[in-house]
Amino acid sequence: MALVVARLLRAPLRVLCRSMASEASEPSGAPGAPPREFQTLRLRQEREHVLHVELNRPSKRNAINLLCWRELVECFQDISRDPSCRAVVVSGAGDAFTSGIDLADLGGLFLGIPGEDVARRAWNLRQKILEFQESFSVLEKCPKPVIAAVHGPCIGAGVDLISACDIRFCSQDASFQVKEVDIGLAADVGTLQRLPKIVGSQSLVNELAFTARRMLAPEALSCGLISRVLPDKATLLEVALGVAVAIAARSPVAVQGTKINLVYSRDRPTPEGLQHMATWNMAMLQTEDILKSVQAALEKKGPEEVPFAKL
Ligand SMILES: CCC/C=C/C=C/C(=O)SCCNC(=O)CCNC(=O)[C@H](O)C(C)(C)COP(=O)(O)OP(=O)(O)OC[C@H]1O[C@@H](n2cnc3c(N)ncnc32)[C@H](O)[C@@H]1OP(=O)(O)O
Repeated sequence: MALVVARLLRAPLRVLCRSMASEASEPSGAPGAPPREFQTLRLRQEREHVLHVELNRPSKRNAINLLCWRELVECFQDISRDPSCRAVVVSGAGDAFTSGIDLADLGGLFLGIPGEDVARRAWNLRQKILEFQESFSVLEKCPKPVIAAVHGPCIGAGVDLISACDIRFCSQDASFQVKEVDIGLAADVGTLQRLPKIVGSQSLVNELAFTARRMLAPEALSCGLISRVLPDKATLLEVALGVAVAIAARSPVAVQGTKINLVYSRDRPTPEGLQHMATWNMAMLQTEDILKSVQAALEKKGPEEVPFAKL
């Protein structure tokens, strides 16, 4: 069988070998190249093709202030467009992942809405809420897989944020709180929409959202919010970056197509997802990444030995 595949692939592979040789010498997101700077986020390229985005207001337990809501959008739009980035880890600086929305901003948020009358103020407030939603939806829209590495408290908007990530790991000391009811709000930036699909128990989601009960790491693991619990923050980041490296080593056409279709199919009936998949792959199955990957497999090489072109 291997011989047949090898024969079938021989002709295009000759062409491929030439293009692989030329790509191998291309510059590729070298570790150490300075990523863009933000005030509330710290970006580091700690591994090849992997960006580490750190919520960076440790003295305020990484409370998400107005600037941070905006910077998250800019940051992940940049990442979506950056062909040298193939996977992202999101974590929090200091003692907490995040304490949620910056409470100091709350008053201004809802009181200062312009408009001549209630309808116009409501209209403008709706626009604002949509903008807040985008700060986390942008992580889901980003075709590069995003891994949340949660340590310490992850409160309110923090749960909205991690619900929009593709993979969630935490350390033993992590806790999770859908805290919005405690400040008089129905959570409106993604938790109520995404968490039930992640956790699978509507009863548990309802309980957490109605009571703001603090859920600890073991329960978060057992209910499926988290897929791995690590002993401490250092190990958590090491493991999260390791998984990001494993993702980044694989064909970006395959990985990003997988994310886009997983997200698409999650919210739609299976036949619709399958239609989308067929339309997607009628172009993407023509990628040279398949030939490169098959050749590597036949040569018993891992994907990390294949120089995939940037995407
Ligand atoms: C349309 C938008 C919709 C979005 C809605 C989102 C809603 C939410 O996010 S609801 C959740 C709101 N967050 C909270 O209620 C958490 C409040 N904070 C805490 O419970 C504790 O601070 C925490 C358990 C996170 C950490 O406790 P610790 O003892 O370690 O630290 P503290 O001494 O309490 O805090 C240190 C300094 O950080 C400031 N701070 C903490 N959280 C916030 C916050 N969310 N917003 C603003 N500032 C925060 C705290 O005031 C301290 O500051 P300072 O006194 O200047 O040292």
